[in-house]
Amino acid sequence: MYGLVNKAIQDMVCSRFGEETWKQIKHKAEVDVDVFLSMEGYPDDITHKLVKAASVILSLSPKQIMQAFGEFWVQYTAQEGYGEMLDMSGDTLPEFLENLDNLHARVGVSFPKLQPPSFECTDMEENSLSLHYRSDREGLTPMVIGLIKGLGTRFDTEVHITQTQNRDEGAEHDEFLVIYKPN
Ligand SMILES: O=C(O)CCCCN(CCc1ccccc1OCc1ccc(-c2ccc(Oc3ccccc3)cc2)cc1)Cc1ccc(C(=O)O)cc1
Repeated sequence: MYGLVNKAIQDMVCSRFGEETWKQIKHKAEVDVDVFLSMEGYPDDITHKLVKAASVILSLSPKQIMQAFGEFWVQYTAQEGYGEMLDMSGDTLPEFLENLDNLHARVGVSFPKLQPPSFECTDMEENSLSLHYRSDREGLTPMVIGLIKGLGTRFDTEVHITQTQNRDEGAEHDEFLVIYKPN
């Protein structure tokens, strides 16, 4: 994962719980990276260890941490210089989700170490769609649920997410029924 992801985790923890808590989490995770460089590639394991340690220190489940991080990521990337890129990717939640693979392709042109997941929308109705999430990475499904919630906030749209297929239960990929209602 690019360092931007670990930097975002650090920012979320520091802004909500303070520097001291972040230091405890890094210590517990045995991650002795002083400063995460946004454009540096880091082993995914560092991200997983930070989430696991944050879960212990904050007494929240890893699922809760990852969901909160998914929500945080949308606003974080918008304020960390990717706002225009997000704006170009759609004016509504369904439009953005349909353009997500293009967004990743654009980022990947400049940053070849990117290993983006793939998102596909099917069964698009007035207020609902099925979102298919495919990734080489394991265990980030709760983050995707948080990302969709974060998009609901970004587009001032009420969103309800139900997971309809689960890779951990043998499905080929995760699938979600996303019901949305612009406010
Ligand atoms: O891998 C998985 O199975 C799940 C990962 C979900 C994380 N993605 C979230 C995608 C997303 C979903 C909903 C709404 C917004 C989303 O992201 C928008 C986005 C996507 C990528 C970036 C990005 C930009 C630069 C990056 O790397 C840098 C950073 C600074 C300088 C140089 C390169 C890395 C990611 C920024 C915003 C973004 C992403 C972040 C990092 C990577 C990667 O390092 O491979 C791949 C994808």
